[in-house]
Amino acid sequence: MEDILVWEVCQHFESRHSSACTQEEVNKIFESAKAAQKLWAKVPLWKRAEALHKAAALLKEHKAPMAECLVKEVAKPAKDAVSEVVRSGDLISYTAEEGVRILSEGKFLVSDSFPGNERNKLCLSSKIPLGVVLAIPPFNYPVNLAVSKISPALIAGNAVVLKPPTQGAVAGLHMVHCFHLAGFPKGLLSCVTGKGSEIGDFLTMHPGVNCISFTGGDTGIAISKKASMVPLQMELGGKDACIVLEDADLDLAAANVVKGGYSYSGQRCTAVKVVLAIESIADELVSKVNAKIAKLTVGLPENNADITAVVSESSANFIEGLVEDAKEKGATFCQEYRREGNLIWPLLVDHVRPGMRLAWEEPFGPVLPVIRISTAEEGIHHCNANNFALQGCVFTRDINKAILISNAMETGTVQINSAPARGPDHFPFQGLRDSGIGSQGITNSINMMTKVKSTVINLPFPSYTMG
Ligand SMILES: NC(=O)C1=CN([C@@H]2O[C@H](COP(=O)(O)OP(=O)(O)OC[C@H]3O[C@@H](n4cnc5c(N)ncnc54)[C@H](OP(=O)(O)O)[C@@H]3O)[C@@H](O)[C@H]2O)C=CC1
Ligand SMILES: O=C(O)[C@H](O)COP(=O)(O)O
Repeated sequence: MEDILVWEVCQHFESRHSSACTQEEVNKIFESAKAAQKLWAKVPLWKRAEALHKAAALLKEHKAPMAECLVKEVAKPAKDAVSEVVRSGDLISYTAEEGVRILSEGKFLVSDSFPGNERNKLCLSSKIPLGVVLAIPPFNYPVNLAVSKISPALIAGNAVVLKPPTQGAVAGLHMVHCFHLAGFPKGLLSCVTGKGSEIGDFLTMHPGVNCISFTGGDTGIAISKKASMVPLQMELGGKDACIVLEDADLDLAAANVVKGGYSYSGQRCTAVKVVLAIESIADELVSKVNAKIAKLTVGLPENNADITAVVSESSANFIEGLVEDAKEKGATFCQEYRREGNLIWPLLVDHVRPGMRLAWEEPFGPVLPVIRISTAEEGIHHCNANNFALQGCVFTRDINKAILISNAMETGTVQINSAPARGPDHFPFQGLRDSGIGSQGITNSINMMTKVKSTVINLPFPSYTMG
């Protein structure tokens, strides 16, 4: 099987002169997708689900080569790379089940519930596919954030054109091949490789696109301005705040700050990206967090190090810029700043103040600022003043206070007593303001990748046969 996967990837690249698809190739891909979608929409729902279950099983069965690519392409620690593939298989299976449930139901409406009408109109409404969905995932979850777009699109009867991230493209091609092996026709699910900066506009503005599902950075904002009138699902950056109150379980908070802030070296949109700690407990919290940071291993993804190299030199340079700015403006470094190439050692930066870039910007690396606050309101205000509004979290033993804070935090999700996270994958997942448009999560994605179609039966007489 590993050989078969490698063969598909080689085929993809050997059939063209460069690893990037040309505009002519993209045109052909959209033509094939359109034709394949018309046939796929007629395939019974249970058969679509059956094919998805097969793809899920194949993905899990062959997790090793895909995980190996994730390790090599995006420096994901080996065990997390395997988890990403297994989680993706689970996501596909759940989508198949959920799709059968929600797409097999429509609505039946009678006209005499609206004033002035007799019951002579019967409205049947159901969810139908959009057509061709353009799926663009980011480098940090090249498999999982691809299948979270591909599987809801397919169960709903759409075709998919996937533009994988350049770093992560080989893992993405392996994953797509599992769908082909499961019986999904090639034209129904295709892959366009090439740099987003070169082929991106051509793709997102292509007349063959009927929906765009994008996860990534500010590029998503630019896409939303250029795209034509098609549904958009955008999951963009975050600056997830962790508010720690005086009555919090500080061991629990510290464990979540470290897990939330430094997993995959902070390269998660849902990473804890700023700690807002009440002054009276801040010293104790910082010291507990530092004790845990000291235990993080730094090194190679193959060796399962906790902290691995960030994705690119430009990313490492950007992170360094934030660190230097904080240093110049008087923040306290809890560890010595250390960088070798793209490998940055985990760093907690205390006494960060609003004038520092680190207070507002997203490092997407293993550097975490702590801002000391006097009241919960100050923390909420800081959180709401940021253009990013993905998730946030609050640590307190007082559930009533936690709910009030959740109400006041203007983010897509607030976690009480745990770090932000997208999963479980059937939970709604959404960002407000510059963090996104629409909502993800399996059910929401299936619904988002459909449109409502109604047929109204007009009778010459009122009918009460249906209740
Ligand atoms: N909210 C969320 O769920 C997530 C948000 N993010 C955010 O993404 C950022 C880092 O991820 P990163 O992958 O670098 O994000 P980017 O926005 O740079 O890239 C995301 C995807 O878009 C593609 N792309 C780049 N330019 C264009 C374009 N003009 N048109 C169409 N597609 C394009 C990329 O391809 P290529 O690789 O070829 O450039 C990649 O596949 C961070 O800001 C992070 O917060 C990341 C993960 C999840
Ligand atoms: O892309 C991301 O960073 C994610 O959507 C976050 O997912 P996670 O919370 O499961 O890491």
